[in-house]
Amino acid sequence: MPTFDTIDDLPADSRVLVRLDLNSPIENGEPQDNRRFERHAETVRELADAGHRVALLAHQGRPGRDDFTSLAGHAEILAGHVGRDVAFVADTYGDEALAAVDALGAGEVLLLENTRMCDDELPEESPEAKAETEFVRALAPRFDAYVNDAYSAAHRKHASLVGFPIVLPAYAGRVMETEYEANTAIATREFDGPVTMVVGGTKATDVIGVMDALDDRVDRFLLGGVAGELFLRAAGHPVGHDLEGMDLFDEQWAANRELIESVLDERGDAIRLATDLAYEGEDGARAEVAVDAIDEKETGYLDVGSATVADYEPAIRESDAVFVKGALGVFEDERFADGTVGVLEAIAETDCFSVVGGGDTSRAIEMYGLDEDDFSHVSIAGGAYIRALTGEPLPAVEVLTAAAERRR
Ligand SMILES: Nc1ncnc2c1ncn2[C@@H]1O[C@H](COP(=O)(O)OP(=O)(O)OP(=O)(O)O)[C@@H](O)[C@H]1O
Ligand SMILES: O=C(O)[C@H](O)COP(=O)(O)O
Repeated sequence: MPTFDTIDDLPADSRVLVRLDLNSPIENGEPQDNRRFERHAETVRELADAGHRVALLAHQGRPGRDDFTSLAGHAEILAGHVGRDVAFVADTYGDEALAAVDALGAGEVLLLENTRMCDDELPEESPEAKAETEFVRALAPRFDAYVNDAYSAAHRKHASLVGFPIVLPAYAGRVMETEYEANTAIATREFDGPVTMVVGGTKATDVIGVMDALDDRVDRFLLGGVAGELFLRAAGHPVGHDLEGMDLFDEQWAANRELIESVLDERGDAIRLATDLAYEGEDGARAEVAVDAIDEKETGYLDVGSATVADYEPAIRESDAVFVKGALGVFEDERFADGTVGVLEAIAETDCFSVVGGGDTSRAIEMYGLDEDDFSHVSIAGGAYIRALTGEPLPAVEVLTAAAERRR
């Protein structure tokens, strides 16, 4: 269990600086509403309802990228979920920001500007070095406490994530608490029956690392997506054809070939590969082919086939725990959603402990009308989920733990 303190331990009437992760898809310059707003709103509402003065920090995109924008639109979306006004100031720690922070009344909420617009934020440095930045030195004295709710950014050593717990009493928000507990369950919980991991998506390098690291905790891996095709390739099938303009297979194959071959060699009995694959037929409709019948690498496959889904479903039904990382196909296109949705439906119908991770994959849940309550946990984290699964430490969690230990 985490050893950090939570907002249950926060002294009454605090001035709190709260780090959220509202990093979202941006369309036509506007942030798109998503699970992150809904989840963080619970922490913000709880703090405001308790009468604390609440200033929020968050980031969006990275300098130089199209999704690097102001947080003005984020404040509006968040306010809708919190059910209270969320004021916004286009400044992070300058005079305007400090004046707005000082003017906060009990139960009021203010969002400060994108942390990544400040030079002090991004360079990855030690928490002690970050605590010395002007960013932290300017804001910290205005607050009684710091709350980190940004589990999904906890793998970054940025000022707003690791600097404040060095100089302020620090607590975990509700999202931090629940994400931490569910995502580390694979390493920390004992399950009575088989533990299954569904592995797919496009980031094959990441998930193959997870498979390697979780070797002894997982009884069987069900593969699909790009990673699945790379394993099929290692098993001698000519699949993993990059469609024009895509570079998903050959590069990741070159980077991971040895690891894939050794994982397949050592854990082949635990790894289930697709027996059929789906592709776009000549008439534009979904078509399927048995993997054994593929003799040339010339078709881009976009989903696992129906025989594979029929093979994976019972494996899920008899599991005690199922962890999902990555989609089994291009589910955004209804023709290629069967693999991802079939597996999610099987998980939803059983009462196993289940965690669905990855921003893209979890989107399939609402797209196809599944009920989030049928899963134990739907994670809003990408990179941090991967690191939690591989047992890698998360710097922003470590500083919360250290801050709690200092107080004991
Ligand atoms: N065979 C395939 N070819 C191309 N894309 C695929 C294939 N199978 C799955 N995908 C894509 O994988 C994406 C999900 O993969 P990704 O690795 O990004 O996973 P995620 O864990 O959900 O996301 P993130 O880590 O970004 O939060 C989906 O958007 C889907 O379209
Ligand atoms: O959206 C995310 O996964 C986190 O906010 C981390 O964002 P980053 O990968 O740009 O640091």
